[in-house]
Amino acid sequence: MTNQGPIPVVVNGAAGKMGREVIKAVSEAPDMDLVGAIDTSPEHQEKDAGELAGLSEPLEVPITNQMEPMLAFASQGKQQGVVVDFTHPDCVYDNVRSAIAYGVRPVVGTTGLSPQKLQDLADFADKASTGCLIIPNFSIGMVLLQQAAVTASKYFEHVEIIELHHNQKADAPSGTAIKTAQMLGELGKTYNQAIVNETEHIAGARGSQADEGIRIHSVRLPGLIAHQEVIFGASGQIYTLRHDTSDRTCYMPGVLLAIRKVIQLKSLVYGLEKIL
Ligand SMILES: NC(=O)C1=CN([C@@H]2O[C@H](COP(=O)(O)OP(=O)(O)OC[C@H]3O[C@@H](n4cnc5c(N)ncnc54)[C@H](OP(=O)(O)O)[C@@H]3O)[C@@H](O)[C@H]2O)C=CC1
Ligand SMILES: O=C(O)C1=N[C@H](C(=O)O)C[C@H](O)C1
Repeated sequence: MTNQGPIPVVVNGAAGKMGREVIKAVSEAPDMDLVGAIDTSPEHQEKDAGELAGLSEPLEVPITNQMEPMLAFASQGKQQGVVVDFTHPDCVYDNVRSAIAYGVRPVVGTTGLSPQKLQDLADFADKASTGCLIIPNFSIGMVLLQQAAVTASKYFEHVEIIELHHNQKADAPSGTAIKTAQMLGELGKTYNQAIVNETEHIAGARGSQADEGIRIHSVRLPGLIAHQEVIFGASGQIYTLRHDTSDRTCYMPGVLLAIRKVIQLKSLVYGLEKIL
């Protein structure tokens, strides 16, 4: 590929917990240029994205709630523009549609897209021949946990997932837990065949049940960031896989990789493991 200069990057959800980390990471990447910072939060309008992210120098990129002009700007350079989305489950579908319509490549960390909406976006990206990455979890540790879980699923018939997050999280279960259950389901197995008639005396006590028969339990508490356990059980043994995040910087190598990869794609790809 010829060198067409730095990749123009717009961050949507720029004032949020993840958006601020992405601003820092992109501004330090030599092959990327932060060209826009979108956020609807009224108290942050016009603030400098760099200062908001805790950088010592301003980046001269003001926070704006005007998405369409930003997408138009990011689509005009010689190099393809990328928009990184860490916003909210309620707006992510429309955000991705708009980006693709402008020819700007979405890298999406926002969770909460239903399987139907994911499929719609895949069809839309296909028709436009536009790369789009939807990544429920950007940390390498989670990819390794999921791979270990898929290996274990060949040998175990019983498994449940516990995901634990900070209590500002809008969606449950987490996008990561849903993806993990889907990956375990790809062997075509039905897990957790009941051996007794169970009664829930308090609704939800046994968690939610994903299609694959896997129970997902969601914990929300201040003090947590993002954690997941996949617990396999068989006669006389328990096999537990656990991933803990202690800082949101753990997602940044994955985000930067996704920005570099998405401009080479012509369709939608779901999951970090597919681009490693
Ligand atoms: N894939 C991954 O690896 C990870 C994914 N996530 C996901 O990313 C998403 C964001 O997480 P997080 O940063 O913690 O959330 P935050 O609430 O901290 O940040 C979201 C930001 O987006 C803003 N926002 C809301 N709606 C819009 C909109 N329509 N357009 C532009 N900005 C908007 C919010 O403003 P306001 O506060 O005013 O609503 C807020 O500033 C969640 O879905 C979360 O699950 C999180 C971590 C890792
Ligand atoms: O909201 C979060 O914080 C996170 N959300 C993602 C999810 O729903 O899986 C990824 C990670 O767990 C952090």
